[in-house]
Amino acid sequence: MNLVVVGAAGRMGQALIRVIHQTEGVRLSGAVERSGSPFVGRDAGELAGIGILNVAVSDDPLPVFAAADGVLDFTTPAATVEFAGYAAQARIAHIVGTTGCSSQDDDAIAAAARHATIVKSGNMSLGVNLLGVLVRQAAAALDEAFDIEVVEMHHRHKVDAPSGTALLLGEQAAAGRGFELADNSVRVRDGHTGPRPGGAIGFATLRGGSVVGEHQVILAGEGERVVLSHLAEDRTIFARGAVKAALWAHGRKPGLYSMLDVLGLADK
Ligand SMILES: NC(=O)C1=CN([C@@H]2O[C@H](COP(=O)(O)OP(=O)(O)OC[C@H]3O[C@@H](n4cnc5c(N)ncnc54)[C@H](OP(=O)(O)O)[C@@H]3O)[C@@H](O)[C@H]2O)C=CC1
Ligand SMILES: O=C(O)C1=N[C@H](C(=O)O)C[C@H](O)C1
Repeated sequence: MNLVVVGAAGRMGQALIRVIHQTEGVRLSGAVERSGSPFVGRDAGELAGIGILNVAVSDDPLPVFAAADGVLDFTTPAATVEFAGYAAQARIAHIVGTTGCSSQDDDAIAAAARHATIVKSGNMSLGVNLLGVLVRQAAAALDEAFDIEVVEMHHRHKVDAPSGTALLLGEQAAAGRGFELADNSVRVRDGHTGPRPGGAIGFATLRGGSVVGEHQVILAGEGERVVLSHLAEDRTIFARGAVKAALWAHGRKPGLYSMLDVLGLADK
């Protein structure tokens, strides 16, 4: 399967190039960065620290997509919406790891999924997706006497909050409790907040240093707490999940899928 990495010079872009190079059944056929990037024209393998692959970074996505079977996209919401249109035009699989998308961005991605097979997830790792299933089960098993809080920490460069993973875990907790996350969540607290609203799912965000990604879901009751957590030690876990998603999506009918579909965890 021929894969394109967009945002090829980024933290995830480089991890993806390395994992594609090590994985049977896939090859890097193209690499894309934005116009004006100092990495345009450079060799993608060299950027990723694995030596020359003879794939030059391009700033012209359309011809690169036309020669590929799938695109791996960990960029920005605006870039992802643009790439979703191109992937749909080229009828290739689009694997989206980008977080921080607005509801309008998500609508545009869903529209593109009428023509392209899109897998989108706030976290592509096996561990976090399994954690999501466990969170849903715990939230369903413990009633509203247990308050649910999601705590996350990431490196100092991260630009969106709460993280895509925190929102994914919050959505699983809300599903376990039988409501929509948007209807009952507290994303920020500051000043005189008053007591905690009953049943809400709360979020807390920490940023600093080089932390790859850490998440805790705390179910806090009277006199006891259940704490479910995931620690990402290396970006390879996300890249491996994205390549797995591309292989799964190849030849599948157009639609918007999640990593739970890829991993067979959707009905667990
Ligand atoms: N779902 C998951 O499992 C994971 C998701 N992520 C998410 O992936 C995204 C990227 O993270 P990370 O790699 O750390 O970020 P980086 O900033 O390191 O990488 C993003 C790359 O995309 C490039 N880019 C931006 N706009 C365009 C464009 N229009 N065309 C081509 N390239 C573009 C950037 O270039 P420039 O710097 O020049 O703007 C940069 O090289 C974030 O949203 C993050 O939250 C991260 C890890 C795992
Ligand atoms: O920006 C990151 O680095 C990460 N982003 C994703 C998120 O927003 O949850 C996934 C992972 O935690 C790393």
